[in-house]
Amino acid sequence: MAPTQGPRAPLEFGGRRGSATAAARHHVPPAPGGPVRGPARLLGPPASLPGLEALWSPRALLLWLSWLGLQAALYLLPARKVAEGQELKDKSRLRYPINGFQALVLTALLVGLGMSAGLPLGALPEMLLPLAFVATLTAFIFSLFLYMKAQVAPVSALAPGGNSGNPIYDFFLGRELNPRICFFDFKYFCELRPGLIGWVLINLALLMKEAELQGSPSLAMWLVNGFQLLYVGDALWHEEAILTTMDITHDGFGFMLAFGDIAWVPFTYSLQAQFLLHHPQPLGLPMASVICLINAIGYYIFRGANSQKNTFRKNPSDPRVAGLETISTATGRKLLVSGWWGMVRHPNYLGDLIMALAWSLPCGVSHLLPYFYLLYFTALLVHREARDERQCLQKYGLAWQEYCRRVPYRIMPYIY
Ligand SMILES: NC(=O)C1=CN([C@@H]2O[C@H](COP(=O)(O)OP(=O)(O)OC[C@H]3O[C@@H](n4cnc5c(N)ncnc54)[C@H](OP(=O)(O)O)[C@@H]3O)[C@@H](O)[C@H]2O)C=CC1
Ligand SMILES: CC(C)=CCC[C@@H](C)[C@H]1CC=C2C3=C(CC[C@@]21C)[C@@]1(C)CC[C@H](O)C(C)(C)[C@@H]1CC3
Repeated sequence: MAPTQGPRAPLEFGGRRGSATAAARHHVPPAPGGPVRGPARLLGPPASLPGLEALWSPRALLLWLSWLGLQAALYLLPARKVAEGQELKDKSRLRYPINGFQALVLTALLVGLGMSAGLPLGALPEMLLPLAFVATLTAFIFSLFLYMKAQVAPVSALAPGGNSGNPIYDFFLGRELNPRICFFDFKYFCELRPGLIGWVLINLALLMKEAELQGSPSLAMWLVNGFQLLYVGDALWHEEAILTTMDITHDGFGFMLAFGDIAWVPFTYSLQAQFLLHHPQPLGLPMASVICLINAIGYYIFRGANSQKNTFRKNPSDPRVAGLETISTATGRKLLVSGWWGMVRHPNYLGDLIMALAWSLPCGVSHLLPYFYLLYFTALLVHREARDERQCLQKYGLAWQEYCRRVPYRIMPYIY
Protein backbone atom coordinates (compact mmCIF):
# COMPACT_ATOMS: atom_id res chain seq x y z
CA MET A 1 0.00 0.00 0.00
CA ALA A 2 1.17 3.49 -0.78
CA PRO A 3 1.33 5.92 2.13
CA THR A 4 -1.74 8.17 2.31
CA GLN A 5 -1.60 11.89 2.82
CA GLY A 6 -4.58 13.08 4.93
CA PRO A 7 -8.12 11.62 5.07
CA ARG A 8 -9.42 9.18 2.43
CA ALA A 9 -12.35 10.07 0.16
CA PRO A 10 -15.07 7.65 -1.06
CA LEU A 11 -14.03 5.92 -4.29
CA GLU A 12 -15.54 6.68 -7.70
CA PHE A 13 -15.47 4.78 -11.05
CA GLY A 14 -16.26 1.40 -9.45
CA GLY A 15 -13.49 1.83 -6.85
CA ARG A 16 -10.34 -0.31 -6.87
CA ARG A 17 -11.79 -3.18 -8.90
CA GLY A 18 -13.32 -0.81 -11.48
CA SER A 19 -10.19 1.21 -12.04
CA ALA A 20 -7.97 -1.90 -12.21
CA THR A 21 -10.25 -3.51 -14.83
CA ALA A 22 -10.46 -0.30 -16.84
CA ALA A 23 -6.69 0.16 -16.71
CA ALA A 24 -6.22 -3.37 -18.02
CA ARG A 25 -8.81 -2.92 -20.78
CA HIS A 26 -7.70 0.46 -22.10
CA HIS A 27 -6.36 0.25 -25.58
CA VAL A 28 -6.95 2.41 -28.65
CA PRO A 29 -8.97 0.63 -31.33
CA PRO A 30 -6.90 -0.21 -34.37
CA ALA A 31 -6.70 2.63 -36.85
CA PRO A 32 -7.07 1.78 -40.50
CA GLY A 33 -3.61 1.15 -41.87
CA GLY A 34 -3.68 -0.21 -45.38
CA PRO A 35 -5.13 1.39 -48.47
CA VAL A 36 -8.16 -0.98 -48.65
CA ARG A 37 -11.27 0.98 -49.70
CA GLY A 38 -14.82 -0.23 -50.28
CA PRO A 39 -18.24 -0.71 -48.72
CA ALA A 40 -18.32 -1.33 -44.97
CA ARG A 41 -19.76 -4.60 -43.62
CA LEU A 42 -21.17 -4.81 -40.14
CA LEU A 43 -21.41 -8.59 -40.28
CA GLY A 44 -18.80 -11.01 -41.55
CA PRO A 45 -15.34 -11.97 -40.38
CA PRO A 46 -13.10 -9.11 -39.17
CA ALA A 47 -10.27 -7.99 -41.44
CA SER A 48 -6.95 -9.53 -40.39
CA LEU A 49 -5.51 -7.81 -37.34
CA PRO A 50 -2.11 -6.10 -37.70
CA GLY A 51 0.82 -7.89 -36.10
CA LEU A 52 2.66 -6.51 -33.08
CA GLU A 53 5.48 -5.26 -35.31
CA ALA A 54 2.96 -2.81 -36.89
CA LEU A 55 2.68 -1.04 -33.54
CA TRP A 56 6.26 0.06 -33.12
CA SER A 57 7.91 2.67 -35.31
CA PRO A 58 10.82 4.92 -34.23
CA ARG A 59 9.59 7.44 -36.83
CA ALA A 60 6.19 7.58 -35.12
CA LEU A 61 7.89 8.08 -31.74
CA LEU A 62 9.98 10.93 -33.10
CA LEU A 63 6.97 12.53 -34.75
CA TRP A 64 4.90 12.21 -31.58
CA LEU A 65 7.59 13.68 -29.31
CA SER A 66 8.12 16.56 -31.77
CA TRP A 67 4.36 17.20 -31.70
CA LEU A 68 4.30 17.30 -27.88
CA GLY A 69 7.39 19.56 -27.93
CA LEU A 70 5.80 21.94 -30.44
CA GLN A 71 2.58 22.22 -28.43
CA ALA A 72 4.53 22.75 -25.20
CA ALA A 73 6.55 25.52 -26.87
CA LEU A 74 3.36 27.21 -28.12
CA TYR A 75 1.92 26.99 -24.58
CA LEU A 76 4.93 28.90 -23.27
CA LEU A 77 4.58 31.77 -25.77
CA PRO A 78 3.31 35.08 -24.36
CA ALA A 79 -0.47 34.90 -23.85
CA ARG A 80 -3.09 37.54 -24.65
CA LYS A 81 -4.44 37.07 -21.14
CA VAL A 82 -3.62 35.25 -17.92
CA ALA A 83 -6.74 33.91 -16.17
CA GLU A 84 -7.23 32.88 -12.56
CA GLY A 85 -8.67 29.47 -11.73
CA GLN A 86 -11.26 28.63 -9.06
CA GLU A 87 -10.30 29.08 -5.41
CA LEU A 88 -8.32 26.08 -4.08
CA LYS A 89 -8.46 24.38 -0.66
CA ASP A 90 -5.70 26.66 0.63
CA LYS A 91 -7.66 29.74 -0.66
CA SER A 92 -5.10 30.44 -3.38
CA ARG A 93 -5.88 30.64 -7.11
CA LEU A 94 -3.67 29.32 -9.91
CA ARG A 95 -2.91 31.38 -13.01
CA TYR A 96 -3.35 30.01 -16.54
CA PRO A 97 -2.19 31.39 -19.92
CA ILE A 98 -5.04 31.95 -22.38
CA ASN A 99 -3.33 31.24 -25.69
CA GLY A 100 -4.93 28.00 -26.91
CA PHE A 101 -6.57 29.53 -29.95
CA GLN A 102 -3.28 31.22 -30.79
CA ALA A 103 -1.64 27.75 -30.60
CA LEU A 104 -4.24 26.38 -33.04
CA VAL A 105 -3.66 29.22 -35.52
CA LEU A 106 0.14 28.97 -35.25
CA THR A 107 -0.04 25.18 -35.71
CA ALA A 108 -2.21 25.69 -38.82
CA LEU A 109 0.32 28.21 -40.18
CA LEU A 110 3.24 25.88 -39.52
CA VAL A 111 1.45 22.93 -41.13
CA GLY A 112 0.50 25.13 -44.11
CA LEU A 113 4.12 26.24 -44.48
CA GLY A 114 5.31 22.67 -44.16
CA MET A 115 2.88 21.46 -46.81
CA SER A 116 3.93 24.16 -49.26
CA ALA A 117 7.52 23.01 -48.65
CA GLY A 118 6.52 19.43 -49.51
CA LEU A 119 5.48 17.95 -46.13
CA PRO A 120 3.47 14.81 -47.07
CA LEU A 121 0.51 15.22 -44.71
CA GLY A 122 -1.36 12.56 -46.71
CA ALA A 123 1.14 10.00 -45.36
CA LEU A 124 -0.07 10.49 -41.78
CA PRO A 125 -3.10 8.13 -42.05
CA GLU A 126 -0.73 5.20 -42.60
CA MET A 127 1.05 5.99 -39.34
CA LEU A 128 -2.02 6.20 -37.12
CA LEU A 129 -1.56 2.81 -35.50
CA PRO A 130 2.08 3.28 -34.36
CA LEU A 131 1.25 6.88 -33.40
CA ALA A 132 -1.67 5.71 -31.23
CA PHE A 133 0.66 3.15 -29.67
CA VAL A 134 3.38 5.67 -28.76
CA ALA A 135 0.72 8.11 -27.50
CA THR A 136 -0.63 5.40 -25.17
CA LEU A 137 2.89 4.51 -24.07
CA THR A 138 3.76 8.15 -23.30
CA ALA A 139 0.46 8.55 -21.40
CA PHE A 140 1.41 5.53 -19.28
CA ILE A 141 4.96 6.70 -18.56
CA PHE A 142 3.78 10.24 -17.93
CA SER A 143 1.14 8.95 -15.45
CA LEU A 144 3.87 7.09 -13.55
CA PHE A 145 5.74 10.39 -13.30
CA LEU A 146 2.55 12.14 -12.09
CA TYR A 147 1.97 9.42 -9.49
CA MET A 148 5.51 9.76 -8.15
CA LYS A 149 5.33 13.54 -8.17
CA ALA A 150 2.13 13.35 -6.09
CA GLN A 151 3.90 11.28 -3.42
CA VAL A 152 5.79 14.39 -2.33
CA ALA A 153 2.96 16.89 -2.87
CA PRO A 154 1.32 18.55 0.15
CA VAL A 155 -2.14 17.25 1.18
CA SER A 156 -3.73 20.53 0.06
CA ALA A 157 -2.56 19.82 -3.52
CA LEU A 158 -4.41 16.49 -3.77
CA ALA A 159 -7.74 16.00 -5.57
CA PRO A 160 -10.77 15.19 -3.35
CA GLY A 161 -10.61 11.53 -4.46
CA GLY A 162 -6.84 11.34 -4.84
CA ASN A 163 -5.98 9.80 -1.54
CA SER A 164 -7.50 6.32 -1.48
CA GLY A 165 -4.30 4.60 -0.42
CA ASN A 166 -4.75 2.04 -3.22
CA PRO A 167 -1.92 2.55 -5.72
CA ILE A 168 -3.86 1.23 -8.76
CA TYR A 169 -6.88 3.40 -8.05
CA ASP A 170 -4.73 6.44 -7.38
CA PHE A 171 -2.56 5.82 -10.45
CA PHE A 172 -5.68 5.48 -12.60
CA LEU A 173 -7.69 8.44 -11.30
CA GLY A 174 -4.78 10.64 -10.31
CA ARG A 175 -3.72 12.08 -6.99
CA GLU A 176 -2.73 15.69 -7.57
CA LEU A 177 -5.44 18.11 -8.62
CA ASN A 178 -3.30 20.51 -10.64
CA PRO A 179 0.19 19.08 -11.09
CA ARG A 180 2.57 21.74 -12.40
CA ILE A 181 6.20 22.63 -12.76
CA CYS A 182 6.44 26.41 -12.33
CA PHE A 183 3.82 27.95 -14.64
CA PHE A 184 3.42 24.80 -16.75
CA ASP A 185 0.15 23.14 -15.77
CA PHE A 186 0.15 19.54 -17.08
CA LYS A 187 -3.60 18.88 -16.87
CA TYR A 188 -4.64 22.17 -18.43
CA PHE A 189 -2.05 21.70 -21.19
CA CYS A 190 -3.05 18.11 -21.99
CA GLU A 191 -6.80 18.71 -21.87
CA LEU A 192 -6.81 21.27 -24.67
CA ARG A 193 -3.63 21.15 -26.76
CA PRO A 194 -1.88 18.01 -28.08
CA GLY A 195 -5.02 15.85 -28.24
CA LEU A 196 -7.61 18.32 -29.49
CA ILE A 197 -5.34 20.02 -32.03
CA GLY A 198 -3.94 16.60 -32.98
CA TRP A 199 -7.49 15.39 -33.66
CA VAL A 200 -8.21 18.09 -36.25
CA LEU A 201 -4.76 17.62 -37.79
CA ILE A 202 -5.46 13.89 -38.25
CA ASN A 203 -8.84 14.79 -39.77
CA LEU A 204 -7.11 17.16 -42.20
CA ALA A 205 -4.56 14.48 -43.15
CA LEU A 206 -7.42 12.06 -43.87
CA LEU A 207 -9.09 14.70 -46.04
CA MET A 208 -5.84 15.27 -47.96
CA LYS A 209 -5.40 11.53 -48.43
CA GLU A 210 -8.94 11.23 -49.76
CA ALA A 211 -8.30 14.09 -52.18
CA GLU A 212 -5.11 12.30 -53.30
CA LEU A 213 -7.00 9.05 -53.92
CA GLN A 214 -10.11 10.33 -55.62
CA GLY A 215 -9.24 13.79 -56.96
CA SER A 216 -11.15 15.84 -54.39
CA PRO A 217 -12.49 15.36 -50.86
CA SER A 218 -16.06 14.08 -50.56
CA LEU A 219 -18.87 16.21 -49.17
CA ALA A 220 -19.16 13.82 -46.22
CA MET A 221 -15.45 14.32 -45.42
CA TRP A 222 -15.83 18.11 -45.65
CA LEU A 223 -18.74 18.03 -43.21
CA VAL A 224 -16.98 15.85 -40.64
CA ASN A 225 -13.84 18.03 -40.86
CA GLY A 226 -15.85 21.27 -40.66
CA PHE A 227 -18.01 20.21 -37.70
CA GLN A 228 -15.11 18.88 -35.65
CA LEU A 229 -12.92 21.89 -36.44
CA LEU A 230 -15.74 24.12 -35.21
CA TYR A 231 -15.89 22.08 -31.98
CA VAL A 232 -12.14 22.25 -31.37
CA GLY A 233 -11.87 25.92 -32.40
CA ASP A 234 -14.75 26.71 -30.05
CA ALA A 235 -13.08 24.87 -27.14
CA LEU A 236 -9.85 26.83 -27.65
CA TRP A 237 -11.61 30.15 -28.24
CA HIS A 238 -13.48 29.66 -24.93
CA GLU A 239 -10.41 28.20 -23.27
CA GLU A 240 -10.97 30.04 -20.00
CA ALA A 241 -14.31 28.23 -19.54
CA ILE A 242 -12.49 24.96 -18.94
CA LEU A 243 -11.27 26.32 -15.60
CA THR A 244 -14.74 25.74 -14.09
CA THR A 245 -15.23 22.20 -15.48
CA MET A 246 -15.13 19.13 -13.26
CA ASP A 247 -11.90 17.90 -14.80
CA ILE A 248 -9.98 20.95 -13.64
CA THR A 249 -11.74 21.70 -10.36
CA HIS A 250 -12.42 18.20 -9.01
CA ASP A 251 -10.64 15.33 -10.78
CA GLY A 252 -7.07 14.26 -10.15
CA PHE A 253 -4.67 13.98 -13.06
CA GLY A 254 -3.86 10.32 -13.53
CA PHE A 255 -3.75 7.69 -16.26
CA MET A 256 -7.45 7.99 -17.17
CA LEU A 257 -7.31 11.69 -18.04
CA ALA A 258 -3.77 11.65 -19.43
CA PHE A 259 -4.62 8.72 -21.71
CA GLY A 260 -8.03 10.25 -22.55
CA ASP A 261 -6.53 13.64 -23.40
CA ILE A 262 -3.53 12.67 -25.47
CA ALA A 263 -4.31 9.22 -26.91
CA TRP A 264 -8.03 8.53 -26.81
CA VAL A 265 -9.24 11.89 -28.13
CA PRO A 266 -7.11 12.23 -31.28
CA PHE A 267 -7.22 8.61 -32.38
CA THR A 268 -10.83 7.65 -31.61
CA TYR A 269 -12.55 11.02 -32.07
CA SER A 270 -11.24 10.99 -35.66
CA LEU A 271 -12.89 7.60 -36.36
CA GLN A 272 -15.57 9.11 -38.61
CA ALA A 273 -12.97 10.65 -40.93
CA GLN A 274 -10.94 7.41 -40.79
CA PHE A 275 -14.05 5.47 -41.74
CA LEU A 276 -14.83 7.82 -44.65
CA LEU A 277 -11.34 7.41 -46.11
CA HIS A 278 -11.81 3.66 -46.32
CA HIS A 279 -15.53 3.58 -47.06
CA PRO A 280 -16.52 6.60 -49.19
CA GLN A 281 -20.16 7.58 -48.70
CA PRO A 282 -22.40 9.29 -51.24
CA LEU A 283 -24.10 12.32 -49.69
CA GLY A 284 -26.55 14.59 -51.51
CA LEU A 285 -27.06 18.28 -50.82
CA PRO A 286 -30.53 17.95 -49.21
CA MET A 287 -29.27 15.38 -46.66
CA ALA A 288 -26.09 17.45 -46.09
CA SER A 289 -28.27 20.50 -45.34
CA VAL A 290 -30.33 18.55 -42.80
CA ILE A 291 -27.13 17.33 -41.11
CA CYS A 292 -25.76 20.91 -41.01
CA LEU A 293 -28.99 22.04 -39.38
CA ILE A 294 -28.72 19.29 -36.73
CA ASN A 295 -25.12 20.33 -35.99
CA ALA A 296 -26.14 24.01 -35.80
CA ILE A 297 -28.96 23.23 -33.32
CA GLY A 298 -26.60 21.14 -31.19
CA TYR A 299 -23.93 23.83 -31.24
CA TYR A 300 -26.47 26.56 -30.39
CA ILE A 301 -27.64 24.66 -27.28
CA PHE A 302 -24.10 23.58 -26.26
CA ARG A 303 -22.58 27.05 -26.58
CA GLY A 304 -25.65 28.86 -25.20
CA ALA A 305 -25.76 26.66 -22.08
CA ASN A 306 -22.01 26.67 -21.41
CA SER A 307 -21.69 30.44 -21.91
CA GLN A 308 -24.75 31.19 -19.80
CA LYS A 309 -23.35 29.23 -16.85
CA ASN A 310 -19.86 30.69 -17.24
CA THR A 311 -21.15 34.25 -17.42
CA PHE A 312 -23.33 33.62 -14.38
CA ARG A 313 -20.52 32.03 -12.36
CA LYS A 314 -18.12 34.87 -13.23
CA ASN A 315 -20.56 37.69 -12.55
CA PRO A 316 -24.19 36.96 -11.58
CA SER A 317 -25.14 40.61 -12.17
CA ASP A 318 -23.98 40.58 -15.79
CA PRO A 319 -26.95 42.00 -17.78
CA ARG A 320 -27.03 38.85 -19.97
CA VAL A 321 -27.95 36.67 -16.97
CA ALA A 322 -29.16 39.13 -14.31
CA GLY A 323 -32.83 38.63 -15.30
CA LEU A 324 -32.75 34.83 -14.91
CA GLU A 325 -34.53 33.13 -12.03
CA THR A 326 -32.25 31.56 -9.40
CA ILE A 327 -32.31 29.49 -6.21
CA SER A 328 -30.09 30.58 -3.31
CA THR A 329 -27.92 27.95 -1.63
CA ALA A 330 -26.33 27.81 1.82
CA THR A 331 -22.87 28.25 0.26
CA GLY A 332 -23.75 31.76 -0.95
CA ARG A 333 -23.67 30.61 -4.61
CA LYS A 334 -26.87 30.54 -6.60
CA LEU A 335 -28.30 28.02 -9.07
CA LEU A 336 -29.98 29.04 -12.32
CA VAL A 337 -33.53 27.69 -12.70
CA SER A 338 -34.55 29.45 -15.88
CA GLY A 339 -32.92 29.96 -19.28
CA TRP A 340 -31.02 26.92 -20.57
CA TRP A 341 -30.50 25.55 -17.06
CA GLY A 342 -34.25 25.61 -16.44
CA MET A 343 -34.92 23.33 -19.42
CA VAL A 344 -32.91 20.31 -18.19
CA ARG A 345 -30.19 19.99 -15.54
CA HIS A 346 -27.45 19.47 -18.15
CA PRO A 347 -28.43 21.34 -21.33
CA ASN A 348 -24.76 21.50 -22.39
CA TYR A 349 -24.64 17.67 -22.55
CA LEU A 350 -27.79 17.65 -24.69
CA GLY A 351 -26.24 20.05 -27.23
CA ASP A 352 -23.00 18.04 -27.26
CA LEU A 353 -24.92 14.81 -27.95
CA ILE A 354 -26.90 16.37 -30.81
CA MET A 355 -23.61 17.47 -32.39
CA ALA A 356 -22.21 13.94 -31.92
CA LEU A 357 -25.16 12.62 -33.94
CA ALA A 358 -24.47 15.14 -36.72
CA TRP A 359 -20.83 13.98 -36.89
CA SER A 360 -21.89 10.36 -37.50
CA LEU A 361 -24.69 10.87 -40.01
CA PRO A 362 -22.43 11.83 -42.98
CA CYS A 363 -21.00 8.30 -42.71
CA GLY A 364 -24.34 6.71 -43.59
CA VAL A 365 -25.90 3.78 -41.75
CA SER A 366 -24.03 0.81 -43.23
CA HIS A 367 -21.75 0.37 -40.22
CA LEU A 368 -21.72 0.93 -36.49
CA LEU A 369 -18.14 2.25 -36.30
CA PRO A 370 -18.95 5.92 -37.11
CA TYR A 371 -21.58 5.77 -34.33
CA PHE A 372 -18.99 4.58 -31.81
CA TYR A 373 -18.38 8.16 -30.63
CA LEU A 374 -22.09 8.79 -30.12
CA LEU A 375 -22.53 5.58 -28.09
CA TYR A 376 -19.38 6.03 -26.01
CA PHE A 377 -20.16 9.70 -25.43
CA THR A 378 -23.73 8.96 -24.29
CA ALA A 379 -22.36 6.49 -21.73
CA LEU A 380 -19.64 8.97 -20.65
CA LEU A 381 -22.10 11.85 -20.19
CA VAL A 382 -24.71 9.74 -18.36
CA HIS A 383 -21.99 8.63 -15.95
CA ARG A 384 -20.56 12.15 -15.69
CA GLU A 385 -24.00 13.60 -15.03
CA ALA A 386 -24.55 11.12 -12.17
CA ARG A 387 -21.16 12.04 -10.65
CA ASP A 388 -21.93 15.74 -10.95
CA GLU A 389 -25.38 15.30 -9.34
CA ARG A 390 -23.76 13.49 -6.39
CA GLN A 391 -21.24 16.29 -5.94
CA CYS A 392 -23.88 19.02 -6.25
CA LEU A 393 -26.17 17.30 -3.75
CA GLN A 394 -23.27 17.16 -1.33
CA LYS A 395 -22.38 20.81 -1.99
CA TYR A 396 -25.85 22.38 -2.10
CA GLY A 397 -28.05 19.92 -0.12
CA LEU A 398 -31.68 21.10 0.08
CA ALA A 399 -31.19 23.76 -2.60
CA TRP A 400 -30.09 21.06 -5.06
CA GLN A 401 -33.16 18.95 -4.16
CA GLU A 402 -35.33 21.99 -4.83
CA TYR A 403 -33.56 22.47 -8.22
CA CYS A 404 -34.24 18.80 -9.10
CA ARG A 405 -37.90 19.25 -8.17
CA ARG A 406 -38.23 22.34 -10.38
CA VAL A 407 -36.17 20.95 -13.26
CA PRO A 408 -36.97 17.22 -13.20
CA TYR A 409 -35.14 16.07 -16.35
CA ARG A 410 -31.38 15.51 -16.39
CA ILE A 411 -30.33 15.68 -20.06
CA MET A 412 -33.25 15.10 -22.45
CA PRO A 413 -36.59 16.82 -21.74
CA TYR A 414 -39.43 14.33 -21.02
CA ILE A 415 -37.11 11.36 -21.62
CA TYR A 416 -34.20 11.37 -19.18
N1 LIG B 1 -16.33 15.88 -26.05
C1 LIG B 1 -16.06 15.26 -24.93
O1 LIG B 1 -15.43 14.22 -24.91
C2 LIG B 1 -16.52 15.82 -23.63
C3 LIG B 1 -17.20 17.00 -23.58
N2 LIG B 1 -17.67 17.47 -22.38
C4 LIG B 1 -18.37 18.75 -22.40
O2 LIG B 1 -17.73 19.60 -21.49
C5 LIG B 1 -18.65 20.60 -21.03
C6 LIG B 1 -18.45 20.79 -19.54
O3 LIG B 1 -18.98 19.69 -18.86
P1 LIG B 1 -18.71 19.29 -17.32
O4 LIG B 1 -17.38 19.72 -16.91
O5 LIG B 1 -19.07 17.84 -17.20
O6 LIG B 1 -19.77 19.99 -16.45
P2 LIG B 1 -20.64 21.31 -16.50
O7 LIG B 1 -20.01 22.39 -17.31
O8 LIG B 1 -22.04 20.92 -16.84
O9 LIG B 1 -20.55 21.79 -15.03
C7 LIG B 1 -21.28 21.22 -13.96
C8 LIG B 1 -21.26 22.23 -12.85
O10 LIG B 1 -22.07 23.35 -13.20
C9 LIG B 1 -22.61 23.94 -12.03
N3 LIG B 1 -24.07 23.95 -12.19
C10 LIG B 1 -24.88 22.88 -12.36
N4 LIG B 1 -26.16 23.28 -12.47
C11 LIG B 1 -26.15 24.62 -12.38
C12 LIG B 1 -27.18 25.60 -12.41
N5 LIG B 1 -28.46 25.29 -12.55
N6 LIG B 1 -26.82 26.91 -12.27
C13 LIG B 1 -25.50 27.24 -12.13
N7 LIG B 1 -24.50 26.35 -12.07
C14 LIG B 1 -24.82 25.04 -12.21
C15 LIG B 1 -22.17 23.08 -10.88
O11 LIG B 1 -20.92 23.58 -10.39
P3 LIG B 1 -20.76 24.89 -9.45
O12 LIG B 1 -22.10 25.14 -8.84
O13 LIG B 1 -19.71 24.51 -8.48
O14 LIG B 1 -20.34 25.98 -10.37
C16 LIG B 1 -21.87 21.76 -11.54
O15 LIG B 1 -20.94 21.00 -10.80
C17 LIG B 1 -20.03 20.09 -21.44
O16 LIG B 1 -20.51 20.84 -22.52
C18 LIG B 1 -19.79 18.67 -21.87
O17 LIG B 1 -20.72 18.27 -22.85
C19 LIG B 1 -17.47 16.80 -21.22
C20 LIG B 1 -16.82 15.60 -21.23
C21 LIG B 1 -16.28 15.02 -22.43
C1 LIG C 1 -12.26 6.78 -22.26
C2 LIG C 1 -11.53 7.76 -21.45
C3 LIG C 1 -10.17 7.46 -21.07
C4 LIG C 1 -12.16 8.88 -21.10
C5 LIG C 1 -11.51 10.07 -20.53
C6 LIG C 1 -12.40 11.22 -20.75
C7 LIG C 1 -11.78 12.32 -21.59
C8 LIG C 1 -11.51 11.84 -23.00
C9 LIG C 1 -12.75 13.53 -21.60
C10 LIG C 1 -13.07 14.00 -20.16
C11 LIG C 1 -13.51 15.38 -20.32
C12 LIG C 1 -13.10 15.86 -21.54
C13 LIG C 1 -13.39 17.13 -22.10
C14 LIG C 1 -13.10 17.39 -23.42
C15 LIG C 1 -12.44 16.36 -24.26
C16 LIG C 1 -12.60 14.94 -23.73
C17 LIG C 1 -12.28 14.84 -22.27
C18 LIG C 1 -10.80 15.10 -22.02
C19 LIG C 1 -13.26 18.79 -24.01
C20 LIG C 1 -11.86 19.37 -23.94
C21 LIG C 1 -13.74 18.72 -25.47
C22 LIG C 1 -14.00 20.13 -26.05
C23 LIG C 1 -15.10 20.81 -25.24
O1 LIG C 1 -15.47 22.07 -25.78
C24 LIG C 1 -14.71 20.99 -23.77
C25 LIG C 1 -13.61 22.02 -23.61
C26 LIG C 1 -15.93 21.53 -23.02
C27 LIG C 1 -14.34 19.56 -23.22
C28 LIG C 1 -13.98 19.56 -21.74
C29 LIG C 1 -14.07 18.13 -21.22
